[in-house]
Amino acid sequence: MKIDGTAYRSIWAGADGRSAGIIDQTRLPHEFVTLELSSLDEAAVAIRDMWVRGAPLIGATAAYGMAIALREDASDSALKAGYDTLIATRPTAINLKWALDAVMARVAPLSPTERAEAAWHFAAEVCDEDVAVNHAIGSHGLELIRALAARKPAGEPVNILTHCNAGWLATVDWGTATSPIYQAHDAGLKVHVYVDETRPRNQGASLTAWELGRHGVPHTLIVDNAGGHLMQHGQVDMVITGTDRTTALGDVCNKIGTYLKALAAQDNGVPFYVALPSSTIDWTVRDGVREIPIEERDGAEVTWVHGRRPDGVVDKVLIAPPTSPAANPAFDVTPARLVTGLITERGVCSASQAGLASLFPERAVA
Ligand SMILES: CSC[C@@H](O)[C@@H](O)C(=O)COP(=O)(O)O
Repeated sequence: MKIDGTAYRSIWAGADGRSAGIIDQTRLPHEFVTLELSSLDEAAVAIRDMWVRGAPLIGATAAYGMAIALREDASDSALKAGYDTLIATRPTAINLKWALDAVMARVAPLSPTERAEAAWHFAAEVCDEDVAVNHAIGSHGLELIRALAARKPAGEPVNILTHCNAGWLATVDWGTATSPIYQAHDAGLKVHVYVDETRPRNQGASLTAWELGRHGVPHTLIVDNAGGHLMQHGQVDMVITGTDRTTALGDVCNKIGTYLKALAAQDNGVPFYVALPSSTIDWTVRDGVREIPIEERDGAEVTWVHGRRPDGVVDKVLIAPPTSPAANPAFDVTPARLVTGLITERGVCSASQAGLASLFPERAVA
């Protein structure tokens, strides 16, 4: 997507053929800073410390991390070490494992002299495919928005609520939840987005609001607790979120707080859609609540808040008694029964084993 007229992806190959460029997402929305990843350790830190984040982008960064590592050493032991280092960075988004397994499948059978070049090209393929897949998700989701727009009084926007950042910054481009929104906006449909701030790291406030604003999409930032109230008063026509891992039976794991939005949506008859590339489906998991590992992050993310002071300095402040402990589960699981539909690159299906099997018969579980 464009930033001040310049087209960007969230990750790109370095001109030297042995590094990758990223946007440091910890600095947004206050500063736009790009960084170069030129070692395995830098790629691992970028994922772990959330310079890059969002399930598809985590996968793409891991693919580049492997390619960068293999430029240094393409032996069997280096291949394993690269995999082990990157897989340990974040536990919940399955795209990380998906990308690492795909790199392994592509390069492990090759001789060490061929591996680095093959991994480099493969990382670029992963990125290009992500862009194409997200564009396809947007085309299918656009039709859902178009149908809602047809039922709105003339001149009124379709109001869409989203949680966290499943935007282009969370993928290589377009985003998952935002792709239908960008495509609807670009097609001239009136859309308006309610953006959950998404405590504790505020990905909605700092990333989603920023990227929607840069693209000119009308939006309003709300506190996480406002969604239910807005739904009760008919101010939300649909919810679209992303996901970090979707089970073979359609349970959806996403940023903490998504489950509460799904409950409120069901109570108010608001359609609740989840947009995802098929690389986010974990075909080995059936019961999301019991089986998906939920990342537990530092309590300091809850007790300290980052922001820009009136004097322009970006700073952090403590908002709780210094002695109060804080718990910080980063994701939750929305059971399939609360999900109206899954928007994938192959179309929209019900959040169920049968729904997923109808679109992905080659992967369907028995
Ligand atoms: C298209 S991204 C989908 C999810 O990865 C997104 O909604 C999300 O929860 C991101 O969490 P984060 O902790 O910022 O990596």
